[in-house]
Amino acid sequence: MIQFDAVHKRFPNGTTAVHDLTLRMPEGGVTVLVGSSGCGKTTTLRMINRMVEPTSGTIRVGGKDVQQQDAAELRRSIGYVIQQSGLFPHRTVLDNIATVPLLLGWGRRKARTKAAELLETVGLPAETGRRYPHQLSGGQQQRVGVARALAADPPVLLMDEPFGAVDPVVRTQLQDELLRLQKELSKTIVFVTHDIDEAVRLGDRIAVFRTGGHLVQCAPPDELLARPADDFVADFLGAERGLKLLSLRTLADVPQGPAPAGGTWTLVLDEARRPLHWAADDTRIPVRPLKDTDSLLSALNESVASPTGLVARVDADGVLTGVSSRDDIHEHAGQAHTEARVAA
Ligand SMILES: Nc1ncnc2c1ncn2[C@@H]1O[C@H](COP(=O)(O)OP(=O)(O)OP(=O)(O)O)[C@@H](O)[C@H]1O
Repeated sequence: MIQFDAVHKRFPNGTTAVHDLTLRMPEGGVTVLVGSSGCGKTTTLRMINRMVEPTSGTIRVGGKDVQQQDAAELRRSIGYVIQQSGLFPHRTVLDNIATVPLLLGWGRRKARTKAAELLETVGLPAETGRRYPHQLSGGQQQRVGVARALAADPPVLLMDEPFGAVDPVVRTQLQDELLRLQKELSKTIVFVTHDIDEAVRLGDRIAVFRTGGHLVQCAPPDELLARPADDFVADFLGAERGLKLLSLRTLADVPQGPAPAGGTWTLVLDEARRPLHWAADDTRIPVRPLKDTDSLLSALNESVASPTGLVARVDADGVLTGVSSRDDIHEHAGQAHTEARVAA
């Protein structure tokens, strides 16, 4: 666990970047710090590994006061990923990843073996290890940045807008990768972002800051979306707050029935009973079948785009299991909000 107690940071020029921050970041979970530009997210993050020193207050990592530890040693025991990957341009990818293990005295061979393993872990082909950072795409560089941060297997990972500079498609892929990795590794992650959708997707807890370094609310995404503490948080979450909560719920519990027969529209299947499209006379409308693990938001989206209001449901092999109605999906969407409000 990372624990901030009454932490204050005032820079020599008089700017208060963090104001009286008391916050718990649970072990093995992802805590996302969000808020508009200049609200103190990066300063908060950098106080954890002592790249910035607090003016007052205490920060403990795993129960130990960071001020009582050697700063360089502390930094080597905490993974750190930044937006522009921060890779050394004149070192190969493999040597970049091996940086901290080498500093820790692992020896070249062991450090490089670990680096090669990590390349695979972050989804990069082995040959990229011999390249230099400028020979990789932005998304690949970020993957290397994550591999480098993981190299010494630190229990804590600090990530400062790590996916901020890549396009939306690559960004989603990197988020998926991080979620996959986190399932295996259960690191204590502190993740800074401007993007509330990224926060909702990745965070076990989301801490919302406002200018002046004030923490306004820290809660699991469900609770934040269902019960924002005040208008500032509600505004920050945006007009689509209601829909965002649905992105956290799956379709699994929505009832399904048989596909309709004999109406204007027919759900056309292939020979393996996989849905192809809706058809009426000469018109064909694409169908995007959903699995139980897909979100209620995808279901709502599909149900309004479907000419029948019905959503085709499939199993893991893409074979039709039934259809769900727009009304049932809508009802579950409303229930999701009611439950989140009650649970909060
Ligand atoms: N070294 C410094 N000296 C003086 N002021 C600083 C310093 N570093 C940050 N600040 C100020 O402290 C405040 C918080 O900055 P910080 O970088 O923590 O914000 P942030 O929320 O991470 O912003 P962004 O999202 O734009 O990166 C800002 O007003 C910033 O200008």
